Amino acid sequence: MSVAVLGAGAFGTALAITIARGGTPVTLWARSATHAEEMANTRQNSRRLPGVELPENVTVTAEIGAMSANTLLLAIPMQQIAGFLAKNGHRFASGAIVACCKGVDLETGLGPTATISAACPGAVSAILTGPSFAIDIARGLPTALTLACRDEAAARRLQSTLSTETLRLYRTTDTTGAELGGALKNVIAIACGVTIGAGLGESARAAVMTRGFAEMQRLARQLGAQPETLSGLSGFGDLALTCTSEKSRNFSFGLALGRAETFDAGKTVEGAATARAVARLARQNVAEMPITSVVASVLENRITIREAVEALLSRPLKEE
Ligand SMILES: NC(=O)c1ccc[n+]([C@@H]2O[C@H](COP(=O)([O-])OP(=O)(O)OC[C@H]3O[C@@H](n4cnc5c(N)ncnc54)[C@H](O)[C@@H]3O)[C@@H](O)[C@H]2O)c1
Ligand SMILES: O=P(O)(O)OC[C@H](O)CO
Repeated sequence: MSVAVLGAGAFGTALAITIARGGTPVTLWARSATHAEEMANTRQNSRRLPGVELPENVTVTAEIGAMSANTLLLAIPMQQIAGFLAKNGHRFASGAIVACCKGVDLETGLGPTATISAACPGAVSAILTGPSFAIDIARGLPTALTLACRDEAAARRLQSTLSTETLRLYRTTDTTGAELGGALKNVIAIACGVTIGAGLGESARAAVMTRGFAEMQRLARQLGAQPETLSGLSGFGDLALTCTSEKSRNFSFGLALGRAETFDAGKTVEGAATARAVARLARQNVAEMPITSVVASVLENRITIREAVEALLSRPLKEE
């Protein structure tokens, strides 16, 4: 079994480290030759995971042509996947490609596995998602994630290849549910960050999380997901983690927005593009998504945070 990770950001590096610690050799690809050389020399990714050593059986490269493995983990941000695969997808025509990202493509409205399948129709596409901070995985702290793949046999194989002593994978064939849970929770986490940042209180945050979960389930059901997937690690589990921790970039981004502070534009905040992609679906009457819609409107500077709160509080009273 060979594993390769495309993308030497925080998550890709953490996955490479934990899988390699389990004894499987891993090739880790970085798009920058300087970054790859730096990691190979210092045996750590000081840009994203400082202080965590790369095991000996992790080989770092910037040569995309050197990336051949029967299991490829694609750990680059959602909005970059279609472009990356349009350029490089021909190299990965067969085998399994596991998306390690969370979001909805702003241009196509597709999720990670459909984006992979569109570019690499001969490959098996899967997604690895759920509650985990890269640093926790890299430190070997216990973590549980969802591995979703429509092909049951491939799901079992990937589950066993990618599970480690500290990273426990649960499998499902419901890719729609798994990827919608991961994508939508980021938007709700931004809303929760705004809530705390703007001083609206922890009770309000609990309301946003709960009603946010209701709209996540509503859209997922409408798009054919299984309800139990949304209640699992990739949905409720990741929502709970991301909405309550300042280690989350989506939550911290919302926090900064609520406090009218600036936020480091170099950080990956998947929920910002996802909010806009999903708000479009909501406008097409796919499902009622009030929190996601106001997050998108705030991010597009169409309404203020005060107006967003007023819009949510003035909605007609209804049954829970
Ligand atoms: N960091 C975490 O704790 C964590 C946990 C679970 C899931 N994720 C998910 O993993 C995905 C990646 O996040 P991350 O934390 O690793 O982000 P990151 O910002 O740390 O790394 C992103 C990596 O992608 C590379 N990249 C960006 N654009 C690229 C392109 N066009 N072509 C090739 N490479 C490109 C960057 O060079 C960088 O190495 C996100 O979807 C995120 O939601 C992250
Ligand atoms: O830092 P965030 O907000 O991208 O969250 C990281 C993971 O998605 C949490 O599961």
